[in-house]
Amino acid sequence: MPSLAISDLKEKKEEKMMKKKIALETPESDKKTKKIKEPKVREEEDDSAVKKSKKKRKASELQMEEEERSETSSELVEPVDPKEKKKKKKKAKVEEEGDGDGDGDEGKSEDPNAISRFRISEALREKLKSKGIEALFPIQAMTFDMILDGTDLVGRARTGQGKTLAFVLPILESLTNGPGKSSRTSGYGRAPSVLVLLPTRELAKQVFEDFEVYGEAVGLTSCCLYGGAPYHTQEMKLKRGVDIVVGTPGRVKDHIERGNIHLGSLTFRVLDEADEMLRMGFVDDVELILGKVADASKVQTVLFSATLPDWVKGIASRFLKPSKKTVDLVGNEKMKASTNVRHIVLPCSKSARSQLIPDIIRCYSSGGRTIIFTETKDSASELAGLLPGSRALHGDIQQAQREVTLNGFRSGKFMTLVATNVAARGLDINDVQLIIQCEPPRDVEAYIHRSGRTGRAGNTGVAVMLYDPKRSSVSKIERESGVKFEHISAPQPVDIAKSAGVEAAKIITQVSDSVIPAFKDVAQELLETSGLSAQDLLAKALAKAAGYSEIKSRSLLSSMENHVTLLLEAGKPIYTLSFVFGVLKRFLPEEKVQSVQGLTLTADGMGAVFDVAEDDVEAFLTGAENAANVNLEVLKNALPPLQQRDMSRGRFGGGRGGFGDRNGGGSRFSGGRGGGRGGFSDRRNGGGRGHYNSKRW
Ligand SMILES: Nc1ncnc2c1ncn2[C@@H]1O[C@H](COP(=O)(O)OP(=O)(O)OP(=O)(O)O)[C@@H](O)[C@H]1O
Repeated sequence: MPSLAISDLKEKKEEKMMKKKIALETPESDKKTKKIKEPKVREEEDDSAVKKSKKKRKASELQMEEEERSETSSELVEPVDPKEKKKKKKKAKVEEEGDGDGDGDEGKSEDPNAISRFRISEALREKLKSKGIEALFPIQAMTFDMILDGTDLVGRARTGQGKTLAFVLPILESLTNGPGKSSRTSGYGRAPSVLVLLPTRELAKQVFEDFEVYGEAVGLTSCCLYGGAPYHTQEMKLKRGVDIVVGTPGRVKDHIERGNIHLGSLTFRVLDEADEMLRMGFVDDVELILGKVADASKVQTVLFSATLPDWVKGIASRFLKPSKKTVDLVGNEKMKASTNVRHIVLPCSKSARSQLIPDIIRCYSSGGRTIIFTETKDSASELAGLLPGSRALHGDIQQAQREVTLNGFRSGKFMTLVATNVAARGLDINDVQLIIQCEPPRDVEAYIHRSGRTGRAGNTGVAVMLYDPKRSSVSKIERESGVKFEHISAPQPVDIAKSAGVEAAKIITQVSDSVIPAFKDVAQELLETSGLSAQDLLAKALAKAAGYSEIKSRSLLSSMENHVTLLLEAGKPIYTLSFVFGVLKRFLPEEKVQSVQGLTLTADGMGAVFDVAEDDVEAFLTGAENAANVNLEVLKNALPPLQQRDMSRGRFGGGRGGFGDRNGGGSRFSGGRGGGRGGFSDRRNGGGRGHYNSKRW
């Protein structure tokens, strides 16, 4: 039973291990530099040493790259006021002994990332503590001083590692106690000091809420500008004056053009999920907005994401200063996706999805929330219609409804959200235990972000990706994300029914004895007339209580109900699917051969698996008995390892003989979808990335 594999015990163990891991991800040397703030000039001088020691560190550790030293970078190094320097040293000493706030933690701040060790003001600390945050996560700890001290920065950490607070905290601190304070305007109608751009409305709202909560603690106001919501309220807020504007590029641009917002006194620009903004076709808007600052050299720009495709580096070099730094907690590490997530793949044909998904949820959601990702808006709506208790979220749904849906999901009114990529990025929803991807996404970034909606902030989660062995492949995603997928077969209805029976038994024992007199006579009559034993009768009653009237079998290969998976061996290596069809034709009529579904070769090249209708199994097995050198068997428990069709290479990964279709033709997939994917970088750099497709979101 798959659910056994994700027992509570394991989860707790993993959680503990993760906490350790997070602590370990901060290298000792960096922990020290975070504890006591070194004078800035020193920090600059030390960069070469940082570079040298970096080589020795594992790839997961800090990669701080001082990129292309230039005059601008040396200008950035502010002269250090000796008095300031003394104050800081003194402060660091006090902090080592305790934070001195009299709350009893003096001498106890052992965590090198404890918030007391950073230049975070009392009001913010209190707010963080009220949210249960006592220490910074590694990405926050590593970037805090850099951002606070005015450095342009590219930050990358895996999903759910706290990138939002990594920029929210130092920006708020800079504006209230740091270098940003002097240039901040105040009073009615003030122009914003901070502009944060994000790709989706939901994400903009979420980041805005963080700015609002923490900004309020230090007396800074924010507003959120996103499409689909009335202009008027947004205009009013802008008119009154705000310190921080968070928004999506389209709506921010509209406000600029309407003269509602002036970016002349901007101190900070933040591009969150920049690659997605550009992929969605916002490049012109983003450029126009970023170009509105009066003097780009006076604005600090930071860019954060869990994925930084090569071409984003081009964006960074255009919008960030040459002296920018990069903090990359993923770097060249093979594993790019969340390490807190169990990554599973499961073969399933499109038609079997709606039957299979409820069982996957039963087995893997641990009673928490589930997000299901589809490739298109239509399939999101369709699937949500088929799954009881679920709602759809995609770009065709009115903004007001999108908000109602997301709020309902967040508050637990319903536990399953069926979404397009509109929900793939950044969304931070409590207790999402399970992600189901209905098919492999087109690019690895989407896989990383979607699966990253679970396993956040040190928690664990499960990501199940369905794939149709005939149409899609998981090997490209596996190769590029560094994930080693766990291959499983569909949870078998009988296993699911067994666990449902245990639940039903518990419920029955809780039923009051007061019901017995009313039902006793009928029970007695049933026992006497049904011809079944008391145990069998009770089993049926339990089944009914658990919602079962019958249990259908399900194939291992495509997860289709009332289908069975067969394994065929021919006593010699099998190179092509057409060979298998040839063998089947030797002992079966044409229409039976044509009814075979999902034919796939085994990884060892010695067999082939396929699905047939339960009613046809007998005909197949009997036919095979009379055929020379053919062994045919029903697979009951698990699939053997299968050859993957590699989309990026346009043929089966096994690579011997390609994919001959059942009509004897050559590979109908050859050339596949592995070629260039037009999009932003096509236009810019001639590269090939996926471009925003209005049907898909
Ligand atoms: N220092 C911290 N201690 C405890 N929880 C934290 C800390 N920092 C952030 N969190 C929580 O961790 C969760 C994930 O944070 P966040 O959404 O910023 O992740 P992310 O790295 O931006 O993820 P993604 O790449 O998916 O956007 C949030 O619920 C946030 O409140």
